Amino acid sequence: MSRYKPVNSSIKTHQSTASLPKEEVNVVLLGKQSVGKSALVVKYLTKRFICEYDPFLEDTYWKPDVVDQQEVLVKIMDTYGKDHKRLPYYLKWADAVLITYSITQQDSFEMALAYLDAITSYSKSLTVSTNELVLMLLGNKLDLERVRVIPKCDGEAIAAKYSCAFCETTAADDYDYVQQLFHRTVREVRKERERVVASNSIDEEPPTTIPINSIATFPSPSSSSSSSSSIPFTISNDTERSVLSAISIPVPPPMPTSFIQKTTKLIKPDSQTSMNSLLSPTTKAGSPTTANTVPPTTISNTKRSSSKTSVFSKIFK
Ligand SMILES: Nc1nc2c(ncn2[C@@H]2O[C@H](COP(=O)(O)OP(=O)(O)OP(=O)(O)O)[C@@H](O)[C@H]2O)c(=O)[nH]1
Repeated sequence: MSRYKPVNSSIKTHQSTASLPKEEVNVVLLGKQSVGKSALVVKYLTKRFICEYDPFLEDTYWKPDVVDQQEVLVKIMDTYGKDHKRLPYYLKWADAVLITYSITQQDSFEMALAYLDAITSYSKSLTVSTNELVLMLLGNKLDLERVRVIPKCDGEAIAAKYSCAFCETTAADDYDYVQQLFHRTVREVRKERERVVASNSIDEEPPTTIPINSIATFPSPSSSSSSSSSIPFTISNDTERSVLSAISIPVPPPMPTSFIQKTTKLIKPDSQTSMNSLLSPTTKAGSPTTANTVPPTTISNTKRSSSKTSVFSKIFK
């Protein structure tokens, strides 16, 4: 039985849907068990810190918010730390993925690296267009600085290596830190959407006659680094494509009507690939501030067009 529940099934606001903001941002939290994914979500939704959650709960919540004077409906999928099989589904649904670890737990950091590797490999394997993802590496439990085992610079270095955003925060302290986290996420998604719109408008321009001797210039895709890591399940570039092409994406559960718009951006059936073999359950992968170490980068999961392809290949070459 699917543990997916439609949005607003758990924590509801008392607004009619008619009054909800039109702009929607879908955020998924991934990470090892007990890193505080649910605590962060509940803090954002209720401003409260709760010590006990059902660890087997996966649910999606929504909260109308205002970011930079603009209304937005933030939908958050709180995942269950052990269910790696659903990763492709999460990636399809999400506008932003917060890969969470605890600054006090080495293996949670390793798991975060595993997720980064897996998402990178997954993105490389796709060949048709889908949504763009904003990726953020997120170190939680910053209030436990005294027992920190993952230095902040390690998180920053990994984020730089994967060209994703980085942030440290805590669910156990001031609400502002968690609010800043989600607001920043919304901003990054907006930036990415603007970039995609700008890029699409270039792609869709009808051919024009270029006067002789004129020079046409086009924006070049931003460059970015990529990486491999020492995560056990990482597969080499040589074997990657053959492995990925041999496996298929599990069919996701039916989506609620509100996701229909989103699904139009999803992967087409011919791009079937699975993360199952990449994220095996046996794979193992620490002053409250948010820290931007590198400009947040998005992942183009697939090739929407030739220009997208080049951006994509620069991110995940
Ligand atoms: N000190 C401290 N404890 C936290 C923080 N965030 C979560 N916790 C605690 O860590 C434990 C696990 O938190 P959860 O939110 O259930 O972790 P999770 O990542 O959702 O775990 P799964 O649902 O099993 O994947 C709980 O006891 C929380 O109270 C934090 O920022 N600081």
